[in-house]
Amino acid sequence: MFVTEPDLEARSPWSQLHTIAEAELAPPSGPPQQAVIHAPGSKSVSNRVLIMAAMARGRSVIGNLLRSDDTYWCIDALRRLGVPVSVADEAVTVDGIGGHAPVREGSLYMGAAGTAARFLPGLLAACPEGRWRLEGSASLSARPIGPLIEALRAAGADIRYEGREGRLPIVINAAGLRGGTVELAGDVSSQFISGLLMAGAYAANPLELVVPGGIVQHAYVGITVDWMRRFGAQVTHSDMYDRFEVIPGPYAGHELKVEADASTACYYLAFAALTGGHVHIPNLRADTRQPDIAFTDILQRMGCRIAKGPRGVELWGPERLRGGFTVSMKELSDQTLTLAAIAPFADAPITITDVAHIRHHECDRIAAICESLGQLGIAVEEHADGLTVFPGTPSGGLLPTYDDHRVAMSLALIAAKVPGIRLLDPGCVSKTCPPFFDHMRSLGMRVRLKPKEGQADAADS
Ligand SMILES: O=C(O)C1=C[C@@H](OP(=O)(O)O)[C@@H](O)[C@H](O)C1
Ligand SMILES: C=C(OP(=O)(O)O)C(=O)O
Repeated sequence: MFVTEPDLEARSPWSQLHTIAEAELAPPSGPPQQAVIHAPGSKSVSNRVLIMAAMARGRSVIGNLLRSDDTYWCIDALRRLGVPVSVADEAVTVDGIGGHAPVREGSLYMGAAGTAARFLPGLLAACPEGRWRLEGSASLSARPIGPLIEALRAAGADIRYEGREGRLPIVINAAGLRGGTVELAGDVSSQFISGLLMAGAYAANPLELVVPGGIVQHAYVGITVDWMRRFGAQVTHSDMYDRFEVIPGPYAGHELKVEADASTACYYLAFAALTGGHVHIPNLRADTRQPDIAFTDILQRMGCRIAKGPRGVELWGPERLRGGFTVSMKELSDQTLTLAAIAPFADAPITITDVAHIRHHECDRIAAICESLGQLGIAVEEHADGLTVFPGTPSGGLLPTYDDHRVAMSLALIAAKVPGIRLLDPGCVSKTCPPFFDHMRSLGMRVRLKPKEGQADAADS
């Protein structure tokens, strides 16, 4: 078994479970009936708008920003660059620096946030002067960044690796970005494409980006383009997302509201799907660009009834989930683990394909979910690009969470049906959803958070 030691330095002051060693979970006494949950703000939108607002001219006022480790470290890095960011209950205010970072030297810590680590290098390289070191958590430092750095170098950036080639930490010597025609593959991470595009607005010349061979989770690039346009950028792309052009021009600060996080909402929907209950997420936009909204189509295929519209998204779970299909999760791969965790409860095997890239996420997610399900006695076949999960009744067990919020949140779902599920280091959920276990409680799950040795006991329910 491979186990990842959690890198606790990446847990921010917005994390809620610093003192917790283990979560002991037990099924609800009955399925949730008309449970209403408001999903937190989208991580993807939050970090994009924070970064564009920071680089913009003028003030941005951001409502419903996600409060989690990923956004905390993004704000922390922006403040270290000299960007005034003030966080109040109702909104976050960012006074944009117009592409010139006031603090010209320093070390910026990204926590475990792939978004911040892939979006900031290009924009920093585009500043007229400055020298910054970018570092991240243990898991982020193991994730690839090489293709992005190569492409930025081709656009004129001076970026060096401090240690291992293709990985953080990096040192950025800013002297402006030239622009021009650049090729960048999107098969490892869509975030590379997003990072290059965002920086294009601050290049000296138009940036033409050619992407051979397709982009994994290409909808996230669509989200980037949408928000660049809302910040006033001129960006165009081909229908196939294989050619992009950005005309230089600064972002303009404005007032905006972050939509609900579709990826987080999927755990609540999956809970209702598993238990045959009913969950309503009023603030989840059915027409969101976030690709994980398509998880509702998979749940529908598994026998759930879904209502989508101006009232948000509602789901009614069936008596028994249906399996017996193969599904490509390339476009919504953050939900691979959610589907794998509910798959044992379906009436036939489920095969997930096209997600080799998630071996480079917070952990090797394919290996982690196969190990975890195997530990609970579920038959699984691991493939290079996915897995097959066979129907079965999971046992209870003490499971590692691999310092990966999605491993923890997905495995927690199994406890909606099975007693005796215990998760080590449940605090890793704070990367994107610090109140996750409160949400599970509100759906009826019984949650006991066991403190680390020497810490006071936490509340049970
Ligand atoms: O741009 C974004 O906001 C994201 C892109 C995706 O990453 P990859 O394209 O690296 O798979 C996704 O998994 C991540 O949660 C958020
Ligand atoms: C892959 C993920 O995160 P990141 O933004 O760090 O890439 C994720 O949230 O599942």
